[in-house]
Amino acid sequence: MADKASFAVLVLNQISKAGLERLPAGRYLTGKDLAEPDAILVRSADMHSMAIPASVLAIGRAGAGTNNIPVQALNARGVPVFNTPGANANAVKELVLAGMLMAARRLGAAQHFVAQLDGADGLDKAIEEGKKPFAGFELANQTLGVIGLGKVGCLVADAAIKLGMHVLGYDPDITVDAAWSLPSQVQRAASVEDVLRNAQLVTLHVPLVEATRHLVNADRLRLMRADGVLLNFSREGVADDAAVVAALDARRLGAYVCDFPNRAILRHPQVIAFPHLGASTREAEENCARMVADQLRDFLEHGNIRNAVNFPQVTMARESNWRVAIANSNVPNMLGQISTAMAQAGLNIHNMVNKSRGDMAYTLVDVDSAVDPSVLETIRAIDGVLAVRYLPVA
Ligand SMILES: NC(=O)c1ccc[n+]([C@@H]2O[C@H](COP(=O)([O-])OP(=O)(O)OC[C@H]3O[C@@H](n4cnc5c(N)ncnc54)[C@H](O)[C@@H]3O)[C@@H](O)[C@H]2O)c1
Ligand SMILES: O=C(O)CC[C@@H](O)C(=O)O
Repeated sequence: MADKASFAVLVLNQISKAGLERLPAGRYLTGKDLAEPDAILVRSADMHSMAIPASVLAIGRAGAGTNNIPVQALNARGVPVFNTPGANANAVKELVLAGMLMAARRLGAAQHFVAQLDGADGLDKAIEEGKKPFAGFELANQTLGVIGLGKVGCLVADAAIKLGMHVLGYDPDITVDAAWSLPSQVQRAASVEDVLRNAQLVTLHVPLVEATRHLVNADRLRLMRADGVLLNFSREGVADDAAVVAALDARRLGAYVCDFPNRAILRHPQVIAFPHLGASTREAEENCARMVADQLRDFLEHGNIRNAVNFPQVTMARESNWRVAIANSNVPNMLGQISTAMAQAGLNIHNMVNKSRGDMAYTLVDVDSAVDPSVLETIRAIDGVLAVRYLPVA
C-alpha cells in the first residue's frame, strides 16, 4: 500500500468553514457526494442506517455526542470515531442558564402575554393586571442538581455557584481533571436519587448510552419536588418524556426544559423546548469544526489518535520517514506477532507506542527503512488485527 497523496472527506452535515479550511485543498477533497471517502465529517446526522463505505478510515464528529454513530460496528473495522470534548460546552452552559431563568421567571408565557396585547387605551393597566400570573422565583439560594460532571456539567455547576445557587453534583466516573475544575462549594451526591430528592432544579449532562436511557423515569420523577424543574440538554431518551408529561399533568413536577422536542412534549404548557440549539452558536460551531478537522488530519497523515471515543490516545512525534499504524483487538501477543513480522522482513524499529482501551488497542511503529507491501499483508493477516495503514512521509 503506497502513501496517500490526497484524502477525500465526505461531509454529512453543515460543518463550519473555519474547520474545513484546515483541510488544505491541495491535499483534501471535501464534499457531500463522494463515493469512496477516506473519512466522514458529521454533526447530528443519524449514521446507524447508513452503509458506511469500506474505504472509510475515520469518522470525525464535530460535537460531543456520538449516539448517532454506530461505534460498535466501526470498532470491528478498526475505525476511530473522533469527537470534540468541551468545544461546545460554553454554548450549552449558556442555554442551560437561559432555560433555568425562563422556567424560574415564566419568561416564555410572559412574553407571549405581552405579544398578544393590542396596544389600545388602557395598555398600562392591562400590563399591570396581566403580569400577576408570572411572578416567579429567584435562582440564588436554590439548589441545582447536576447529573453528569463532564465538560458541560462542570461549566454549569460553576456558573450556578456564581449565581449564588447551591450545587449538588453526581457523576460516578468523574475524571480527575473535571473534579479539579469544580468549585469547592459543589457538594457530592451519592446517587441520582439523592440529587432528585434534594434539588429544586435538576439538569442532565450525560451521554445517551444504554446505561443512561430513561435515567430519569417515572419512579425517579416521583422523588422530585412538585415545583421542581427538570432540564434535559443531554439527548432525547435520557429522560422518559412520557413519564415527564404524566408528572407535569399530575402537578408532581413544575416544568421541563428540553433541547429535544418530540410529539410527547410539543405544546405542553409547562414545557420549554428548544430545537436542539445547545451547540448552535457561531463560536461553538467554529471550535468544534477546527478541533475535529485537526484531529482527523493528524490521524490521516500521521496515524495519531486524539479524542477518539473508541480508541486510546496515541500520539508519537515523527522521527523516521516510515510509519505503520495498526488497530487491533486488545488480546495477548499482538505486539509480539507484529514486531516478529517486521524483524523477519529485516526492518529495524526506531520508535514504537502501543496502548489499549477496553477491547481496542492501537500501535504506531516507526521503522528505519521503507516497508514492503508484503510485510503489511503479513501483519494484516494476524488474527485480531483490524486495520493496517502505511504512512511514509511523502
Ligand atoms: N444540546 C446540545 O446541543 C448538546 C451539546 C453538547 C453535548 N450534548 C450532550 O451532552 C452530553 C454531555 O456532554 P459533555 O460535553 O459534558 O460530555 P462529557 O463526556 O464531557 O461528560 C459526560 C459526563 O457524563 C458522565 N456520566 C456518564 N454516565 C453517567 C451516569 N449514569 N450518571 C452520572 N454521570 C454519568 C461521564 O462520567 C462524564 O463525566 C453529550 O454526550 C451530548 O449527548 C448536547
Ligand atoms: O452539532 C450540533 O448541532 C449539536 C451537537 C451536540 O448535540 C453535541 O452532542 O455536541
